[in-house]
Amino acid sequence: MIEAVGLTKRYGAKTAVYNLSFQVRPGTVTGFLGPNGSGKSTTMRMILGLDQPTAGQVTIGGYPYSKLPNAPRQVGALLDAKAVHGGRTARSHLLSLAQLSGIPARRVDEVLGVVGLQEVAKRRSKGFSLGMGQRLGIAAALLGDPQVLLFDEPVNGLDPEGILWVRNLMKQLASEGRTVFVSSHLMSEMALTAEHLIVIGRGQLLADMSVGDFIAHNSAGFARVRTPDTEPQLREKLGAALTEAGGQVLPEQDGALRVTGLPLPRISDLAHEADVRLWELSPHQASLEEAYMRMTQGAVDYRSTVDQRAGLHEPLAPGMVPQQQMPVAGQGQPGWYAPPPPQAPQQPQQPQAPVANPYATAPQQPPAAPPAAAAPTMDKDAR
Ligand SMILES: Nc1ncnc2c1ncn2[C@@H]1O[C@H](COP(=O)(O)OP(=O)(O)OP(=O)(O)O)[C@@H](O)[C@H]1O
Repeated sequence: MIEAVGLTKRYGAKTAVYNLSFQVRPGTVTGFLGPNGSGKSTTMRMILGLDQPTAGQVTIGGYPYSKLPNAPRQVGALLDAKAVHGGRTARSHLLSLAQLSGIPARRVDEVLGVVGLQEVAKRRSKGFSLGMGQRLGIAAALLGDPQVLLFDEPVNGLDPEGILWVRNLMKQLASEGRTVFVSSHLMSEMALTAEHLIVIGRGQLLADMSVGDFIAHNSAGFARVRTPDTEPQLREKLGAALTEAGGQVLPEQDGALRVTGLPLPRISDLAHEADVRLWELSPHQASLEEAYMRMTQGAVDYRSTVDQRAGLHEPLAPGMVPQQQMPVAGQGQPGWYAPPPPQAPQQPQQPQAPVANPYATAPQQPPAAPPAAAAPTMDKDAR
């Protein structure tokens, strides 16, 4: 299990992660979501000991990464698939990682087979496509047959077949009882892959719940009702009856009505009473993407001057409460989305003083040695 308690990271005046507490449990795929710059990579780097927290702690099985016995055999990670020596072949890259961690050479051939790169094992990785590079990064993560796996955007650059393969691989790894923590921007993909979600915005926790709960908490169910296209007056008549009965009615682009606030049987009865025939009456739930957009709309740092979401995003349905403005790091989190406090770690590490002012400049701590099985990465600023 991965456990973060009060995790905070500042880069000079910039607070990248603030007071983040969550647990990632074994046996399920946990998705890690957040807009660009929300602190996902920073959090993953702290989990792997590549960055030191300014405050708080994060442990794997009760230990910080740097104190984890035989870490490369316990934890595997894909952080940046491009961080590979391009002059080396796929096999020699993996072989060098294996040798550093005392992993037998035969495991290299095994993982090359698992990720489907056996045919190109002797080719230099600088000629690899984006998808091949991702597969090589995933092979490196699997090398030590670890119980804990972290993947930062693993489907980046993969074609549909590759995406399906990654999805099945993640699920397979979780079904073997491993802890699988995976970040992605592809909501539709996350909905199919993850069972549990941790969502952050501007470095703070927004949600820690199952995918189903996340959608239910951040979207309202609605009914779609369609009357015969040939008789527009029936649509008007039904709309009036539903509104009078307390429903909220919005027209949809295809001529249907989106109704909230009334259960389906009641809508059916009202239509019957109004003598209106129905061509459609169906229940709907917002997608993960819709729920995510709704939750994070106040936490987006980077947005086009021509905000594309204005076109993509439907207006807030009547009766729905608008998302509160995202808090600023260090100025408290509204209680409605606060997760239950995490349990005390099995082996508490040296507690660090809480950060009084997250915007105060703190001295940069020296980075810890990178994990051998994880693809080596550089600070984003250095890329
Ligand atoms: N080494 C660094 N020095 C200074 N600021 C940094 C450094 N690394 C990250 N940051 C800043 O911290 C914030 C969080 O960055 P991070 O890369 O963790 O976000 P992210 O959620 O992974 O973003 P993306 O989805 O775009 O990859 C950003 O504002 C980023 O500019």
